[in-house]
Amino acid sequence: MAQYTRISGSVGLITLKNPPVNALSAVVRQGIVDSVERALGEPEVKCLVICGQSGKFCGGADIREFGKKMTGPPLIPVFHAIEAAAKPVVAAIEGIALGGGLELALGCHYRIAHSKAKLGLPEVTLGLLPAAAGSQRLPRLIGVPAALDLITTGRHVTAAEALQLGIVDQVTDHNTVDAAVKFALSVAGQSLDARRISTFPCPRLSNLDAVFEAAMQKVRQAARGAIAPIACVQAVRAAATLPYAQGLEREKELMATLFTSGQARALQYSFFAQRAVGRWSMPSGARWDTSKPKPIRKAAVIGLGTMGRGITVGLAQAGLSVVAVETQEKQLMEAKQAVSGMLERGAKKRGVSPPLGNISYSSNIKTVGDVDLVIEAVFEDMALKKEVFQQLSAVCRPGTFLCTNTSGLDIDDLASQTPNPELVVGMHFFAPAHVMKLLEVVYGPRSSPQAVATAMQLGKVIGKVSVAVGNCQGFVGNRMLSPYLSQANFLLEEGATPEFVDQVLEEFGFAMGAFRMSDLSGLDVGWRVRKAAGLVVPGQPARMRQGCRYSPLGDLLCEQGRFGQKTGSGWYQYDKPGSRVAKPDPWLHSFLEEYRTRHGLVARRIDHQEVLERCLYSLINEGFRILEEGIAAGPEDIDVIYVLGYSWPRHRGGPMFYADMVGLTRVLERLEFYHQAHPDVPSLQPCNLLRKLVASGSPPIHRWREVIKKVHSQL
Ligand SMILES: CCC[C@H](O)CC(=O)SCCNC(=O)CCNC(=O)[C@H](O)C(C)(C)COP(=O)([O-])OP(=O)([O-])OC[C@H]1O[C@@H](n2cnc3c(N)ncnc32)[C@H](O)[C@@H]1OP(=O)([O-])[O-]
Repeated sequence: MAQYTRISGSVGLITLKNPPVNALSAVVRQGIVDSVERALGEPEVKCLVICGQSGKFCGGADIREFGKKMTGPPLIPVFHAIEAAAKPVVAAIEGIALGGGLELALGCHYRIAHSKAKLGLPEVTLGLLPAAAGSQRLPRLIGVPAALDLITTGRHVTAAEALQLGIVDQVTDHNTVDAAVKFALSVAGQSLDARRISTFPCPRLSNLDAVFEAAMQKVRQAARGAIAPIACVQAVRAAATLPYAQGLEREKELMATLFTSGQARALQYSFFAQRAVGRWSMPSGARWDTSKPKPIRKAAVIGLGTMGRGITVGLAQAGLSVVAVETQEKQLMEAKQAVSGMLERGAKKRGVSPPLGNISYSSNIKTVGDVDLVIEAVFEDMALKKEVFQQLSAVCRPGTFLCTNTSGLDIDDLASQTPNPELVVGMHFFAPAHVMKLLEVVYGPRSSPQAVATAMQLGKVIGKVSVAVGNCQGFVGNRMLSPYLSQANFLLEEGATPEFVDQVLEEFGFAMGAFRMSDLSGLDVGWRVRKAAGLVVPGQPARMRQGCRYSPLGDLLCEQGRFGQKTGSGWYQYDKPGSRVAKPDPWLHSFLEEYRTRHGLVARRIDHQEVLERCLYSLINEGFRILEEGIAAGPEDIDVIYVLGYSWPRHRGGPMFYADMVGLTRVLERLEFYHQAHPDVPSLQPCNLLRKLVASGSPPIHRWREVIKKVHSQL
C-alpha cells in the first residue's frame, strides 16, 4: 500500500509500504494515485514527499506480478500524474531506487538521495527495458551516452555518482525524509516548468549515429544472443530522435516484444532461482530455516595457489580475520605479494583502503589452532588432502569446521580422516575465486546441518551465491559437464572439427565452446581426473572403457604435451604459451583424419542441430539423474550452478529451464533417438525421472519437485 500522512502542516508524505523492497504492486500503484490526488486537493498542502518504508525507497515493478493478469493502474499514467502536479513532488531516496523505483523518482520534480543509496535501471537483467518512461526520461535528464550505459548494463550507481550524473539534486548523510521535507518546503510555490523531465529536449549529439552504432556493436558483442540490451539501445535512440510521446510509443512496442519473450521468462526465473537456492534442504530433512549457522570471525586458508589466494582475498574483503598458510617459505612470500596486489587493486576500484591487516601469513599449519573454520585449498590430490586433514584434526580446536576446496573429490572419504566427520563440508569455489559468484557447498552423508548452514552463511558473507549439493563424483557442475564434453569429443571422431562444435555452442550463447573452454582450463586437468578414475590405462581397447564408448582424443593430445593455452597448443593453436587467441590448427585436423583412418571411422556431415542436441541433452539428462538421486534439491539449484559457474547463457535460464522451454517430450524423444544410434553411450539413455515427468504430462518446471518427491518416496 501507500500511506498518506501530513507533516509540518503543509507537506503531504506518501510512504510506499510493500515489504521487502516496496515494489510497485497494484495496491501500491493505486495507493500512490489516491494519495497524490488527495494531497493535490488539500489546500493546506504546499508540496509532497514520496519515500519508502524501512529505509528502502523502491525496488521497482513487482516482479511477482509479471505474467499474471494486470490489475490496478499502469505505471506510466501514475508517473505522469505526479509530474503534472502543480505542487512540487520530491523523492526521498533511501536504500534503493531501482527500475520502476527510479522511474517513479524521475517522475518527481526533485530527487534527494541518502549517501548510501543505490540507483539504477536493472530491467535489462530481467530481459526487459525501463518501460515506465525510464528509457525516455533518463536520456533527457543525463544525456544519451550516460543513459545508454546505465540502461544497457543495468548497473547500480552510488548516490555520489548519481549526483555527478545529474540524476539526483542533493545527497545527504542525515535523515533523507527530513532533508526532502525541508527541501520541498524551500521550493514550494516556485514554478515547476523546468522540472518536468518529459518536457526536456534530449541533449543533442553531433555524432548521434556513431554513438548508437558503437552502442549497438558493444551490446551485440556482450549480449551473445540476448535481445533486451538491443531493445534498450533502440528505446534510447527513440528518446534521442523522437518527441516524447512518440518515444513512449516506441518504448511500449519494444517492451511488448520483450515482455512475452522466452528470454524475459528465463531471466526472471533466474532472478528467483538465485534467491531460492538460499532456502536449501538436504535429503535428511535438514533445512535452511531449522539449521543455525555458527558465526565465523576467523578463518584459515591452507595452500596459497591460485584458488587459495582468491579465497583469502574474498574472506579478507568481507572483513574476516584470515590465517593464510603455505608451507614453502618462497611460495608463501610470492602468495603474500600476489594477495596484497589483488586486495590493493580491489580496494582502489571500490575507493576504500585495502584490508591488508586482516591477513596473517604463516608457513606453519599449527598457527590455525584458534580459527573457527578452515578452508583447505591444496593441490587437487586426494592423498595430499588426506594428509592435510589429518594434520588439521590434530591442531584445530574442537568444533572447528573443516572445509575442502575441491572440484570433485569424495568429501566423505576426506571426512573419514578426521574424528569429527560431521564438521566437514566441501566448498567448491570457481576461478578466480574472489570474482566468481558461485559456490557449491557439498555435504557428505555425515556432514551436520550446522556445518552446511555455516558454509552457506559464510558464502553469503563473502558475496557468493551458494548452492548446497550432495557428494558425488564431480558434484553437480562437473558431473553434468562430463557427458557434454564426451559428446563434443565423439562428434570430432564422427567428422566435426573443434571450430564447428565451438561455433554452434557459442551461437547458442556460451562464452566459449567446449574445446576453447578445455584449452583455457587446461587439458591436463581432465587427464589427471581420468587417470585417477583408471580410464587411462595402457592395454585397454582404444575406444571402449568398462563396456562403454570412450574417446581417447584428449589423452592423446596430453601425451603430446598439448595442454591448451598454457602450452600454446591444445584443441587449437596459440601464438605463444599463455596467449588467448585461439586459431584453427592444421596439425589437429590431420591428426583427427589419421585418427579416424586408424580406427576405421568415416567422417560424416554433422549439422548444428546434432551438435546442440547431443551436447546439451546429454548434460540435461545427467541433470535429471542428479535430481532423481537427490544430489540437487531442485532444478533451480542446477540452473544457478550452470548460469553462474559454467557460462550457460543467462537469457536461457539454465539447462533444466531450457529443457522445460524446449519441451520434455522433445528432449526425451531426441535422447531416445541418439541413444538408439549410440547404444554404447549410457549418458544418452533417458533417465527415469525424465520419463516420469513426461508420463506425468510434462508439468512446468516449478512443479517438478512434486514428481521428484513422489519418485523419492517410492525408493
Ligand atoms: C512496466 C514496468 C517497467 C519497469 O521498468 C519494470 C521494472 O521495474 S522491473 C524491476 C526492476 N527492479 C529490479 O530489477 C530490482 C530487483 N531486485 C534486486 O536487485 C534486489 O532484490 C535488491 C537490490 C532490491 C535487494 O537485494 P537484497 O537485499 O540482496 O535482497 P534480495 O535480492 O534477496 O531480495 C529480497 C526479497 O525481495 C524480493 N524482490 C526484490 N526485488 C523485487 C521486485 N522488484 N519485485 C518483487 N520482489 C522483489 C526478492 O525476490 C526477495 O524475496 P524472497 O522471497 O526473500 O526471496
